[in-house]
Amino acid sequence: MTTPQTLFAKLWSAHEIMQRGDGTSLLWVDRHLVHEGSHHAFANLQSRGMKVNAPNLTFGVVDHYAPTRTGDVAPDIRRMIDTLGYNAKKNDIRLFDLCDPGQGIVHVIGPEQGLTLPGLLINCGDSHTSTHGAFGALAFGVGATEVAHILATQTIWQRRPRTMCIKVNGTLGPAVTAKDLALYWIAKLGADGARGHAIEYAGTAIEGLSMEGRLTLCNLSIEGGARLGLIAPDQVTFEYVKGRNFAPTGTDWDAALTDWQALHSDESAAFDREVTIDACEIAPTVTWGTSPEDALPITGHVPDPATLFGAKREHARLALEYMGLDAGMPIDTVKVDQIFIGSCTNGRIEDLRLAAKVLSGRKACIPGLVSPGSAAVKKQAEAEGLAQIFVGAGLEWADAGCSMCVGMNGDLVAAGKRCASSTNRNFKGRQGRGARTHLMSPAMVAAAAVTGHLTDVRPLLEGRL
Ligand SMILES: CC(C)[C@H](C(=O)O)[C@@H](O)C(=O)O
Ligand code: SF4
Repeated sequence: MTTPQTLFAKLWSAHEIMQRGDGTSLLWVDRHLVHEGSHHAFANLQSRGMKVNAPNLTFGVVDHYAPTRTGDVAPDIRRMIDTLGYNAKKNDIRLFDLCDPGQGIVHVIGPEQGLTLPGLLINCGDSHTSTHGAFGALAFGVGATEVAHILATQTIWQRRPRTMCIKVNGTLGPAVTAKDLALYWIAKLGADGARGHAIEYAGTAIEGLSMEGRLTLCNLSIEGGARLGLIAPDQVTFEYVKGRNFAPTGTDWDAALTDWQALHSDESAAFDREVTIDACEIAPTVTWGTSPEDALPITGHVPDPATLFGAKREHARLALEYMGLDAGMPIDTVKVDQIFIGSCTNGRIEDLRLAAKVLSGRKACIPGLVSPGSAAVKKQAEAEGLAQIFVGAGLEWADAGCSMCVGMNGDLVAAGKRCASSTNRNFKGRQGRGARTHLMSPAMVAAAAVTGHLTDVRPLLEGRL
């Protein structure tokens, strides 16, 4: 009898070309996604007189520096965009440029275009590449040197991560989303709680998630220290993929489907670690500090550093100082200056639908920016009347890109200002020097927009779900 295998093990061995004595393996890369940050790698290649090895498996997209509100950007930002254009052209790479209807954040357009498929190994020089694991793909971020290696060889050397299963039983409560689930487990296990592991998410609560929710969850895997996140593909996955631009068709589709149906962990396959969570324990969650692990239910209180020990105490003290919060205050009394809805974490159509449900017929009492994750999401949101709801509420409706998630395009939060944000990182200065970020679901961001402070969205959504 063969040993039961995890999904991760199946994907790893399907891509392993050889092993080196030091425990690393050479893996075949099925899709290489590149954004503006790839310029060092292209320069490296050019200095060696090399060209991209597999241009048909390499896809470029303008996202981090994409102008999302002004129509144009400063010359140094423009140069980053133009450099990617130059490198893509020179190497015959398909580029989703600013004016392309397929443009958007790399982790939003991969799935949207059908470039992200079950069973593939997907790399990008970006930590949130874990997002694509939602399809049962082996997807992980790589550094600049590795980007150059992949461009040159279409392969990558990797140390095999350990495996971990996060099993989520039950069902999430009303207005409790994949974002809340992710912040919940990261708060529970810590920002390095899954370090060195490949996580597989399983259980009824995961099966109940839409593709959008699964993408949000896998996106945040990295914030819990994991190398990657994975969800076994199922009917929800297959239905999402079918008919997408780059998805297989005809008999190729039938063959792919047969392969994909085998992509799950065998019953009784052993993981190095297993964690079980009960979905009904999870409330809408927000962060109070400067790490995604600094998260608590909206009904909770900001921790008092005096009740913590060692490094945790010092971290909390500094975080509260930076965030301008008092120990012990109820988190829902924290006043917010502005909001941001968007990013590869929560900039998809379903995210916008939920935020619009909260905002419909209401006004935002603070300013805010809504940036759809892709041009296609933008178009769809406008067709569905969601954009009109955002604008009607007094928010700014922007173009697609990373935007205020990281502010590389100039969309920044001013020093000392507090932003309720649907993004994935609340590090010091993440949205701008001195800016204060609170992470939460898009529904919770919308609730903060309506009241001007961190707010439990559940009463606002009553009768609207
Ligand atoms: C700029 C980029 C390389 C970076 C990443 O690796 O994730 C960014 O996308 C982020 O979210 O911080
Ligand atoms: S949206 Fe934010 S987290 Fe996602 S790739 Fe862009 S900068 Fe990184």
